[in-house]
Amino acid sequence: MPATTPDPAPAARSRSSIRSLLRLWPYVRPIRARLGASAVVGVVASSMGLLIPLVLKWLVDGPVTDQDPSGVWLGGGLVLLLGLLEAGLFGLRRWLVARPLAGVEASMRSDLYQRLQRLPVSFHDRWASGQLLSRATMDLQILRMFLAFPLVFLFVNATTMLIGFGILLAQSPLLTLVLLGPAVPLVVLSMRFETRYALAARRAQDQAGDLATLVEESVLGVRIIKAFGRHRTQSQAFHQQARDLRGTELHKARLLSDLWAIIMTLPELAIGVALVVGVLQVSDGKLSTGTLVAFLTTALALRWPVESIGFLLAMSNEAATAADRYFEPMTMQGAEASEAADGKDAEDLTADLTADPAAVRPGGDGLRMAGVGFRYPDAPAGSAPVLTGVDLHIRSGETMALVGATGCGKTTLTALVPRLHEPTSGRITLDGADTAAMPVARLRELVAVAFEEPTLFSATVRENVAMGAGPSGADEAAVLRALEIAQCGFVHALPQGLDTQVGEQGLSLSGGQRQRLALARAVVGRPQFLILDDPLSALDVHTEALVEAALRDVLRETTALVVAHRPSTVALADRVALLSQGRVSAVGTHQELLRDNTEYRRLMSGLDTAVEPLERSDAR
Ligand SMILES: Nc1ncnc2c1ncn2[C@@H]1O[C@H](COP(=O)(O)OP(=O)(O)OP(=O)(O)O)[C@@H](O)[C@H]1O
Repeated sequence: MPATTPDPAPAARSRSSIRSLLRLWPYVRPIRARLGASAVVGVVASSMGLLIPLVLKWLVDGPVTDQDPSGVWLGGGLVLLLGLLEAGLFGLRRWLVARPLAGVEASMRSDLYQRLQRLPVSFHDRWASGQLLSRATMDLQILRMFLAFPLVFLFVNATTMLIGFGILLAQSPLLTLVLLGPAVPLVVLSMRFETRYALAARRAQDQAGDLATLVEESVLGVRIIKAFGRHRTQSQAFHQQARDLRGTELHKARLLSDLWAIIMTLPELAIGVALVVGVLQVSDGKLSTGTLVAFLTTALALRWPVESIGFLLAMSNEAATAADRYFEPMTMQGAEASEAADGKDAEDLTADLTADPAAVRPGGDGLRMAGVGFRYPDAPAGSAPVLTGVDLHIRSGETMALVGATGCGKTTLTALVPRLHEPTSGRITLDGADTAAMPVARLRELVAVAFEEPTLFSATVRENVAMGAGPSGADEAAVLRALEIAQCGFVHALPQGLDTQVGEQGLSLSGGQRQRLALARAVVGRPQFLILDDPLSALDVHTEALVEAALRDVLRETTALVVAHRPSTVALADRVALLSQGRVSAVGTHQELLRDNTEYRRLMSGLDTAVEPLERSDAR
């Protein structure tokens, strides 16, 4: 299970909000015309609102003072028309951006999904799945909201304020100065708020990701939790994390409410002072009543653009954090991203096959490892590498069993062949072609894998098995043959046979049944190279013997590396390699090693007696 949350602090502080948001440009570019149009429409709409005070001024100083009813009706009609225009234009603005923004969100989500598929296993080992889930859902929603509102409204409101203050200045420079009084403290305050809110926003989004991970683990591991009576501890952990998140959200709310209170109070005070000064000026005859009415109505109309700055800044900050979080997995640098860099879509495969200079030569050299070393990127500093200089040659068509003490690196070694992990040193070649030089899609077509812990997807039995045949797919005959080899006769008795849904959302299968389906998936494409990581561990003796008998035919056609824990699996192999202290310490037939190698003899006898009784448990 993926474990850790990446440390947010460096990313949060190393980038300004604007720089973070500018990273969205490639996605915004295609809809820039629409966004621009919506901003222009927004400015026109809010300008309509600013025209209303001017009509009021004309109304008060003209028809009202002159007691002209038709003029009053005309003025009222004009105000109504301007109001309707303003509302209609704001509606048009929404319409202009709603669909394109949904498209931006969809394409960002799709890019993230593609990226996650291509990032190597070492990345997924280190990243908690809830963190990735929250980036693909919550963060993308925040970004869409930002593009829909703050991005446009920061511009619209700033422009409205400029126009509005221009109008105010034209009415009365003195009163405008009074109104502008709080501007400087407001700007200073907003800047301080930005820094503190950015940190809180990042913390909240990371905590939400951790919470998602905990919920996911609790759901997936519900059996273990129940079996060990851990529900109380688990729910305590949940409540603790939920409390932390709540605390951070409250902290955010407090920051926002402080800012909001000041943003609301200072302009209100300024308007109050302007009112007093204005009334004094009117009584002195220095200002007309209509001008004062217009001034105050314009100032009130500008309240919303000014007040909204608080939450628009808050939303922009959250969006900057969401952008950082989104681009973290998207721009992973270094070895971690190597698979993504040379990985190709399944659709590109045909092109790869013809273009690839390192194509495998049939009847060639088999699988060769030379000086292969590997160290997990997250291994503790100073610890020994898992593998150091593995030399192994599996001849073409040969089956090699890989045996070694538990934790010696067998699974790790098998994962290097399809490049689920990249070797840190040495070379692996398939029929003479270096796997490091091969496009990943090509490599994965040549090499099929079945792991000890079989994963089935929420799909039908047929789809789960056919998945192993790569992009070319598998016909019905191939699927049936694979099911037969893996002794999956039980699928025909399922409610809808091969069309029965299995996996997380489907019918529950026993461990042994799932393992056999995973084996069928590995052999369905008749791969040139087959990697089996203890694929029969969950089978009962009888079924294991049947699978082995059928598997022998498959193994004759392919070059195979089979991780084996017990003699019955070793018996499938032509030769056995013993992995010990990070390297292959002996290679030979089962008999030869039994005779000549003490460690092998000990392993085989130990496993035979200690492990076998536990493993004979095909549940259903
Ligand atoms: N993602 C990882 N990050 C760091 N270390 C790891 C990781 N996965 C495995 N290891 C370590 O690498 C070593 C080899 O593990 P590996 O699973 O390859 O052993 P194994 O021989 O297959 O064991 P077993 O026979 O029990 O299946 C172990 O010490 C393990 O703790």
